[in-house]
Amino acid sequence: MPRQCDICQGARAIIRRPKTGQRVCKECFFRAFETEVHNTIVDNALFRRGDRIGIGASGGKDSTVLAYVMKTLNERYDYGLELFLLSIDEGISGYRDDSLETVKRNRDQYGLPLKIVSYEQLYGWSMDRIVEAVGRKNNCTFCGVFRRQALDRGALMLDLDHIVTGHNADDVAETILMNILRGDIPRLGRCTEITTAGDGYIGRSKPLKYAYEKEIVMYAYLKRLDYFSTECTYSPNAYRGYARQFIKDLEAVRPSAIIDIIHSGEAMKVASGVAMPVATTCGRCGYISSNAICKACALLDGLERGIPKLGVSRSSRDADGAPARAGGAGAAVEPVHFERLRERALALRRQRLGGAEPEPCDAAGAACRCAGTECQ
Ligand SMILES: Nc1ncnc2c1ncn2[C@@H]1O[C@H](COP(=O)(O)OP(=O)(O)OP(=O)(O)O)[C@@H](O)[C@H]1O
Repeated sequence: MPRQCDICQGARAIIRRPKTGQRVCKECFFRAFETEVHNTIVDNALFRRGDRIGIGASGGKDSTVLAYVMKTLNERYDYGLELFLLSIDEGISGYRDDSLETVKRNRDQYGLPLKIVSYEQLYGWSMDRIVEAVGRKNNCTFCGVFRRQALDRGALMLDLDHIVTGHNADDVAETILMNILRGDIPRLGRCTEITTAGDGYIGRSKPLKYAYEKEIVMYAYLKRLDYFSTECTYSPNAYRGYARQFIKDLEAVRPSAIIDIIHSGEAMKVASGVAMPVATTCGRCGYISSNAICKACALLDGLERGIPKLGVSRSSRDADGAPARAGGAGAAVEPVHFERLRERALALRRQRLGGAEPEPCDAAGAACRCAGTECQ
């Protein structure tokens, strides 16, 4: 006899939820999944009415589901948000060009404005050319560093208040494990946060932080969402691959392992006395950095001097061990005036405080939670 849905007790259960083990019908699954994301948003006060929110849209399952659910919840609960799709074109032919076509279709399907910003336009280098120069081994370092900054630059162009990304529970659990395995305490402290000030001054959050990847795939499939499912042509990130497989193996024996790792990560406190990076401003492009020169400029410096490994191994020093020069050769990145973002963040905080000056924040550097508006 067909089993009834554990939630509504009426319709036939068609799936077993990977996260809870409940057997549910399609409609109850949709509602439960969406309500959990809504609760994450509300419990963590991720947005304010009137905020302009950029959805980091890669065309993959996570960001497609995020865009769809954000639009659905914004309408259902009247959040009053202005939503935008923000895509970074890394310049990976046969991969990103195809996934961007998916994002363009999502733009039309969901009726959301789309902004595409390319590495070529921002840095003068596409990933295809970077891979020609550096080979396949370290290319993910370039891509990750450039993307983080590119999202902030896109946010500046769209005058956004906040960026959301499709990082899911599996991604967060993986990152916690990787930071433990690497002994990277500052990152371990930050990676469990649902909202960070980003590497620039714009807030970033992960509304799908507690959503299991398997459920995201189920949701996308059952809703027949249009998404792109090919792996990046250049993705040999072996270390993350091992962590991912380990999490999948754990999940197979104990489905709650993913959420348990996240809760453990959230409960850990960085001991006082651990040296944390102190935020300053890149002497070349103005981006927030913990060195005299930000990682993106250091990587570009290496690329343009024909010694790409330079930027990978040392963020602010050149081959002789001397600091990279702020106005150095081939400074292709234009100053981006990130102070505009900082001023905007400060104005928003003043507005929230009814015009009062914000109190100084005593958690400078990586632990800063005020977007650099109080601690600098
Ligand atoms: N090229 C891009 N443009 C805009 N946002 C991006 C881009 N690449 C990644 N992101 C954002 O970062 C999140 C995590 O990216 P990651 O590369 O880990 O992809 P993923 O886990 O496969 O996610 P997705 O399924 O959305 O591609 C994405 O969900 C998306 O919000």
